[in-house]
Amino acid sequence: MKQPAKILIVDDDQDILVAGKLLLKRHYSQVDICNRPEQLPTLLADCEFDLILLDMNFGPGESSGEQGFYWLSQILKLRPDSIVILITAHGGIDIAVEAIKQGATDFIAKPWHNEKVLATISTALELHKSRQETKSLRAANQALVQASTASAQHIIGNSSAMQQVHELVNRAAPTDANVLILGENGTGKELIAKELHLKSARAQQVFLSVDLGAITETLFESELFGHKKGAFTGAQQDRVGKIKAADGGTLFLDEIGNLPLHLQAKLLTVLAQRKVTPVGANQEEAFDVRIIAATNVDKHALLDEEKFRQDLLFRLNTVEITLPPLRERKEDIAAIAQHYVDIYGKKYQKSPLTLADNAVEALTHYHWPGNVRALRHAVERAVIMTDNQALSADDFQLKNTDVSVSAPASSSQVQPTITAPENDSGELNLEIIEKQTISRALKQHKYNISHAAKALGLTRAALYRRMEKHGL
Ligand SMILES: Nc1ncnc2c1ncn2[C@@H]1O[C@H](COP(=O)(O)OP(=O)(O)OP(=O)(O)O)[C@@H](O)[C@H]1O
Repeated sequence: MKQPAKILIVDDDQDILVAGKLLLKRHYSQVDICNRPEQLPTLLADCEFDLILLDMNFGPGESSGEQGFYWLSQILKLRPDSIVILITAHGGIDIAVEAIKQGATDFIAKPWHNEKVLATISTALELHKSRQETKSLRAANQALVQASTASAQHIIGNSSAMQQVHELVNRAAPTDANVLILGENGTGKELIAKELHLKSARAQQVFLSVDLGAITETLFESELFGHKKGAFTGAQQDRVGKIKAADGGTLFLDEIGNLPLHLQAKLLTVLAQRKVTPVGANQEEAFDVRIIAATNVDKHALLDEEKFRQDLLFRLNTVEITLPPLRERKEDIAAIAQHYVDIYGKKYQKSPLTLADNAVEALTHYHWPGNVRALRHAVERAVIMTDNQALSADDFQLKNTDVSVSAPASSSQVQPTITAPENDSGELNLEIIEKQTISRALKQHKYNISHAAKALGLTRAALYRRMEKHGL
């Protein structure tokens, strides 16, 4: 079967043109010929050739290659991505080497051997294809970077704790130092990681995140380091790992504290050497990536060398930022709640909504085990359900309760009533049972999402989706 490729042969020797066309027509879909290089600008304007075979000398007795250099430069000026293979006279190797320095891809010496010509063209076309792919990937990447910069979320809260966080972010962001962000689930670790990226010199490059809590051990290497086609069963094509995909930008390693020790060792080696070898490859690839890591595991556990490699910790925590739980920055709650009231009010097309004093009080006194994420969901639910202009405490369906979570409970703490009952009520409705089970898992694991998700046999993303669905 013929390969879809447009090839142009430029030579003043009619025999070469005819022989070349005859040979290449059998293998490629379009082969055009031209015996006068002056026609090149018109031809290039009309057609985007995948490959051009260009003679170095035009006219009898010519051997300096001067015209070849001239037309090579014209082609590259008009179409900078062109793949040009030069046709040189036997013995014109020095000229060909010089032409490659000036942008030609390869050369073929006359008289040519058909197999050699076909092999050279096939390799050059592969190169062309991968250049085109790189170009469109780069364009897609740029569009992604612009879209994510435009949709950057605001970090709300001016408590003294958050002011210290901002101070650290502003100092660390431009330095390219690795940063470790600590904090309970939902405190805004990913938000801070993105802020560090956006305030760094890498802001115009990609920000990628990988959830190490959700990744299976077998997928770890393939996800981070990439793999080659055929490296293992199911590897049907080459895959670029996240580390290489983030080249030039920032890689956010979420839930680093959940990584088993032997995978920590693999990650450390790659980060220390700044080189990665995709599974099934035999060559290392260098990368330039800023690493920001985060975990909800507390500092004491990270300092336990039986659970976490201290040399990896040392590499990750050049700068350490700790995000306080929301209950320790209660003064931020009203502002964050109002921020999401505005956002969801617009989203659900409500007339401008406010928070009544009793709502602010109830929200402020709640201990928020799910932190800002839970507050955000509570606001969204209230906005959807309310008919009021000013959201009241009732709209949040809050009631006083004692809650057994990591935070010390007090009598003024409140919890949304829709939280599932602790006991199995003999309920047979699947939706309700799902909600009860999730609720119980969350409490059992003290709102550690990774652990609760693992216990439920779900990914973290799937658990978050269900928590949102049930308003948990
Ligand atoms: N200060 C803040 N202002 C506004 N929104 C915030 C703030 N902090 C967190 N959020 C919101 O709360 C949600 C959770 O934030 P994020 O995912 O950054 O938390 P996290 O600590 O990385 O969570 P996890 O540990 O579960 O991965 C997001 O929707 C985020 O936009």
